[in-house]
Amino acid sequence: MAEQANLTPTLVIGAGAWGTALAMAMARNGYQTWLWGRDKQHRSEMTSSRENTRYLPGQAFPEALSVVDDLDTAIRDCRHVLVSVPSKAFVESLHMIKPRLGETTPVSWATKGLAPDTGELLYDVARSVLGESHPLAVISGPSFAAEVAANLPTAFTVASEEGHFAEQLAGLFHSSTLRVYTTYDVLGVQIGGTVKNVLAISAGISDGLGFGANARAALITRGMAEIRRLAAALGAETETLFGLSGIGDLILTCTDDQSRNRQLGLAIGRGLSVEDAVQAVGKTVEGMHAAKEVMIRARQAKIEMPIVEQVCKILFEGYDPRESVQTLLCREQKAELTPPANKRVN
Ligand SMILES: NC(=O)C1=CN([C@@H]2O[C@H](COP(=O)(O)OP(=O)(O)OC[C@H]3O[C@@H](n4cnc5c(N)ncnc54)[C@H](O)[C@@H]3O)[C@@H](O)[C@H]2O)C=CC1
Ligand SMILES: O=C(CO)COP(=O)(O)O
Repeated sequence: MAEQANLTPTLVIGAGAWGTALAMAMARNGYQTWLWGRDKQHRSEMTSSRENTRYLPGQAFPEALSVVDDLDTAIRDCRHVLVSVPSKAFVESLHMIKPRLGETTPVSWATKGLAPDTGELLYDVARSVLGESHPLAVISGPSFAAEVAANLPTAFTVASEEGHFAEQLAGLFHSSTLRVYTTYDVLGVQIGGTVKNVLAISAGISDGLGFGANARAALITRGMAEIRRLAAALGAETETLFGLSGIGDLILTCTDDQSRNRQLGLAIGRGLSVEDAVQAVGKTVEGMHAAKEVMIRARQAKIEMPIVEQVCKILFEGYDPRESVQTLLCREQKAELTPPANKRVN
């Protein structure tokens, strides 16, 4: 794909911050890229100003990036579709592209989250909606859109069960500032990218309450243990969780105020009601949706995820954030590592 992709465009669906930044990254590498967003007025603003002033102000579009209006023709004529919409719009986006998609056109997405209500992995959703003939891939990792748009050094992961497609897709982005790794572990990459958003809310709440750096580090570390438990129960590779899409993205979103999930937590920790905090952030907060779905998966897998559980209680059951975080940090004494039988000391 990479050899011809500079002639046959990739179509990016979703002209929010991340879709636009990814489209800019490919176009900067000289690959023809089409960007489509659902709002006609927004498309016309982007076409005339040559930037996405709503989501990434001040970042001029590279020459190879075009905003397209005719979605039918774009889906039919593109080489590959990259979906970058919030998880709540993922399934409907797949249904929208499906009837117009070439029989074997590859589809990738940069959405982080699970299917609303069912907690299904987006890879499974995409397979069941699109069928077996399309190579599929997930893009994930520690990557704030504004920094990618500004061409600051970044690394992320492309995961696909079709190794050739993973490499081709990575090749569209890879540059002197953007390092793109590939993996086959689509499960691990999706779990890391989903759960870290819920944990970023918890870190934000703790910081908003003024609980300090020790508490934040404890939440990140114990949060990582929760990600590992879920990943292991679902059959992901543990090593993936120690890579960019696991610990990498967890650190990024739990510690930097650019994270919208962390921003939501901070606002709640500082005393806003959940409703007011959502209003104050005013942007896509995937962890808010993912929290419930992650708990569905945890219960099905019969594993404990106490941090995610407390986040759910704060977000949806009116629990007091201070008490919830204190409950977490003052849980009963337990071993961090249980010794194997031959090392057991009594
Ligand atoms: N912003 C970032 O730094 C990163 C975001 N992501 C993920 O990318 C996904 C998209 O996030 P952002 O671009 O940041 O969100 P955003 O809030 O900046 O933009 C979302 C875009 O999706 C569009 N949209 C919403 N519903 C739609 C629908 N039904 N059909 C078509 N378009 C629809 C909106 O109009 C908007 O243009 C999320 O899952 C997020 O977790 C992943 C990595 C980095
Ligand atoms: O996923 C992200 C960076 O990797 C973006 O995080 P937020 O959605 O919390 O802003």
